[in-house]
Amino acid sequence: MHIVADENIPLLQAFFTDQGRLTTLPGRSIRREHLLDADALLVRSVTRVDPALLEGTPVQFVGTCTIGTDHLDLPGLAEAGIQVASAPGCNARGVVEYVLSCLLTLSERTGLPWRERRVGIVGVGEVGSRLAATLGALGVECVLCDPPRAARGEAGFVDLDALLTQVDVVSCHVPLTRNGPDATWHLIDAPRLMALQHGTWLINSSRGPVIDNHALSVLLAERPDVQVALDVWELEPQVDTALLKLCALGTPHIAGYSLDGKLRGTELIYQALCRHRGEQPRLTLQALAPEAGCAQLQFSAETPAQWLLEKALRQVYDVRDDDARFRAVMMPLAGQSTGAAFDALRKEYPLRRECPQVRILQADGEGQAALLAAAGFSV
Ligand SMILES: NC(=O)C1=CN([C@@H]2O[C@H](COP(=O)(O)OP(=O)(O)OC[C@H]3O[C@@H](n4cnc5c(N)ncnc54)[C@H](O)[C@@H]3O)[C@@H](O)[C@H]2O)C=CC1
Ligand SMILES: O=C(O)C(=O)[C@H](O)COP(=O)(O)O
Repeated sequence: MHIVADENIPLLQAFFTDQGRLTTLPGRSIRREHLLDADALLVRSVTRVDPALLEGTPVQFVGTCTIGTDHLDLPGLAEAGIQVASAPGCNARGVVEYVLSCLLTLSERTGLPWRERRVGIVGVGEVGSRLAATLGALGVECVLCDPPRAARGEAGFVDLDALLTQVDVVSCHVPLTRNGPDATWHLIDAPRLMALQHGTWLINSSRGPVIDNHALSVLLAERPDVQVALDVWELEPQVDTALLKLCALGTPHIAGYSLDGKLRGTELIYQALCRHRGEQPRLTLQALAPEAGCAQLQFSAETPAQWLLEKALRQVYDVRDDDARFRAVMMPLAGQSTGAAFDALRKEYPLRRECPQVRILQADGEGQAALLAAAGFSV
């Protein structure tokens, strides 16, 4: 078997060399001529895969080690008889930690306690439901919007326009879709941006075009009260640096970039390829993943639980570091292409582990262990 894969998929060799010959390429450079004798194609989000890419090749299996599938022409690939697999939920925990870090940072900057903000979650699937569960466990009130789930008869959802009038924070977790009654392209458009409450925090870690970026620039020029955190950009890897300047936080599509999330993505696609070949998966991530460390936090039984929680969350992931690195690289490129620099920031992303992988030693003060556990730490 010949497997062509994006070179940015971690543990490629460990998981796939036993399956056959492996060719690795930069994801944006994968072309039809690379696939002329390939049986399987493994990608991440930057490779557009459609029947034209695979035409006249023996590729029968396409796996994306990501949650999102908007870079795949799913109907076209199904019609061409190609088996497609994605990695649902693989990096959802990383995105939750990104949102928590945004909340902490915006709270610090505005002086408004983040646990007292009412959070609107738009899209309540793998990411949105984990975010709602974590925030709920931390005592944060959430309002949920998910019309496809509501249409299936599930209770507990409001429509988007109602949500915008009820919340202090809007966090988007929808897939990017262009057709159908629930299409999410420009879901947050100019009228909805205008409808945001005074002082709203708007966080987008789904896909760039879910928010009309031009309308967002117009809004932010007039409404400095609105605090925006963008991890994803409408014309990615091109970044509108004028918009970045107006954002409270900006990052290069790394919300889900925990090592654990990426490795789970690789494992899920390894398992899917084994199933495609009628084989039993032999390898497990547990055996292959590097050891995670213990957070070394100095504190006593008298340390306030909230202070400890914020310190622990910051130690695991601090969006301020990613924001600073992103601005330092992007702002000097105003008016020029940002594509290569955007991709380089992502390729060279620092090691990041998730809360559940990081054990907090000694948490025995009043309420400390309970609050840390609610956020997802092992104590
Ligand atoms: N920035 C990053 O690093 C990452 C971004 N993502 C993005 O986040 C998206 C969501 O991820 P998951 O929660 O895992 O996906 P999911 O498919 O599990 O959940 C998406 C939810 O959105 C709902 N939905 C669809 N259309 C909607 C609409 N118009 N309004 C409100 N809700 C709607 C669906 O019913 C579903 O419950 C992915 O599709 C991907 O594009 C995912 C992982 C990392
Ligand atoms: O899983 C998803 O969906 C994501 O957005 C990933 O974080 C995208 O990562 P890359 O595939 O662009 O490395």
